[in-house]
Formats: sequence, C-alpha cells, structure tokens
Amino acid sequence: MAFLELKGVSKSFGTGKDKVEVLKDINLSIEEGEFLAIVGFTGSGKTTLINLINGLEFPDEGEVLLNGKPITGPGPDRGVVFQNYSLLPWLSVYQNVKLAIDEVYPKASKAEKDERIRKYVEMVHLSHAIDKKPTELSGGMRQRVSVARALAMNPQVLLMDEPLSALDALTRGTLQEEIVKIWGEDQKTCLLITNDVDEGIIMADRIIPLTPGPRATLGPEFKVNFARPRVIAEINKNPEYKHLRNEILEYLIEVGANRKAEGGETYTLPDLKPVMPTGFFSRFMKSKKRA
Ligand SMILES: Nc1ncnc2c1ncn2[C@@H]1O[C@H](COP(=O)(O)OP(=O)(O)OP(=O)(O)O)[C@@H](O)[C@H]1O
Repeated sequence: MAFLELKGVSKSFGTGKDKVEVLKDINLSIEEGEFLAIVGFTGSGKTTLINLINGLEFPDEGEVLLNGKPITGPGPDRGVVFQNYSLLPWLSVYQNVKLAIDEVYPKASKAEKDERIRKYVEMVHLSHAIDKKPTELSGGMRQRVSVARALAMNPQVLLMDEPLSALDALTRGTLQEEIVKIWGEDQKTCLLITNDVDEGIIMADRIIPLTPGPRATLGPEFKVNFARPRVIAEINKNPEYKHLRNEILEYLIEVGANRKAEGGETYTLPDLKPVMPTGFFSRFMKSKKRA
C-alpha cells in the first residue's frame, strides 16, 4: 500500500458554462520517505492538487488516501509551505513557530515547546533572528520560518507549493540544499510542486509533469537517480543530467504543443534553462515535422 495515494481524482470548479475542469483522472502513489516533485505549467492546477492533499478541497471523483485512509480535512499529519510565506506579521519568528506547535501539542509543557521551537529555528539557521518580525527578514529568511513552522508540527508529509519561486537564484539554491538536508535528517515524505525542472532534478527522487489545464493530468514519471548531495555546479557537467532535462523538456514541449493544437491556447512552459546538446532543437523540430 502506498503512503499517499490519489486514485482517479478529478476536480472542477463552478457550474454550467462557468465550469472549469481543472484536474482529470489523477493517479499518484508516493512511498513513505520519498521526495517527489511535480512540475507543472502555469495555471494547470498545481495548487488545486496540493489543496486536495491538504484537505482544503475535495475531489469530485476519485479519492485521496493517506496511509490508506481518505483525507477528510487539513490535519497536523500534513505540513504545508506556501509560496507567499503566510506568516503573521505582528508575531516574531519564535511566536510564528509557536503558534503551530500550540495547535499540534496543546498539552506540551512550556519548556518542551520552547525546546522544539528553538530546535526547528536552529535547523533552518535562524537562531540569530528568532525575535525578529517577518518584516525585518528577507524573503529567503521568511521562507525558512515557513519551513521551520511546517516541520515543527512533525507532519508525516511535507507539502511544498512552489516554496522558492519568489526567491532570487542564490537564496533559492541555498534553500533547496537546506530543505533536502533536513529531508534526509528528518525522514519526511516530501511533495514539491514547482515550475522549475532544475529544482525538481536537484531535490527529488522522481519528477512527474502535470500537463496543461484544463483537465490537467499527470504525465510519465522521470526517475532521478543521481547520488546526493547534488551540487548544481558539478551535476551540471554530467551528461546524464543533461539527458534527463532534455527528456523532460521534450515531453513538456510536446504536451504544450498538442494542447495548443487542440484548444488554440499558448501555454507558458515551466521554468527551463535547458542545456541542449548541439543540434537538439533542429533534430526536435525535424522530428515534429515528420510526425
Ligand atoms: N476555488 C476556485 N474556484 C474557481 N476556480 C478555481 C478555484 N481554485 C482554482 N481555480 C481555477 O483552477 C485553475 C487552476 O488553478 P491553480 O491555482 O490550482 O493552478 P496553479 O497551477 O497552481 O496556478 P499558478 O501556476 O498560477 O500558481 C485556474 O483556472 C483557477 O482559476
């Protein structure tokens, strides 16, 4: 039995002519301790997918199961890190993390809570800023607080909805490394939603693309077998890395082009800074013409 499972999940919003079929027949199995990345097109339904797992939305068809049991609402077994930090601005780092701990461990003593708060703030390297308010922190620091807060709740699954996309490249790279390190130490199951293929390759065990919406569904899985820790500067030189990126890119271009042909819409591709073997594009375009 898979740890987290989506079986035949479809989700629409609205009714009649305003109905939008966002997700269609999503089937997904995540093993305990696995790090999975879902790479999706803009507006394809990535957040809807996270909300279904978090229990903020419910499927019209199919089921979402955690440990074999249907998800009936949000719970402390799932910690979420959003793109926009979602910290309370009038509370300090300490108090923001404490809020989550009070919720999950209401009966813990003051000393136990204090120890837990400091442990997770330390884990994300923010001990020096523990009494600061979110407005006094950089974007990267705020996102670290969000990660600390989610982890302090000791969830079984860490759900991350484009957690790093608002950050500059350098901060993003550092936080990618830190999250993967914490994942290794804390043995969490992680689901990362991202629009950045490289981020998926650096962080995840498996990457699954979400096709463009409406009726977005999951594409084939791409296994990421590179040894950890994955250092971008080193892995960038690895031909297998380039091959994997190109395979994912090719798939995404193809589903984007097919969808455009069906509906006439143009889709913004997930964030790709491809390193192409010489002649890749011309070969790709020739193969498209032949098809
Ligand atoms: N509560 C809702 N009511 C109506 N429509 C909704 C609702 N939530 C999402 N949608 C629609 O579902 C589609 C997918 O939205 P969603 O936010 O899941 O996509 P996304 O991939 O996370 O987007 P982005 O790339 O912009 O972050 C959009 O067309 C959106 O307008």
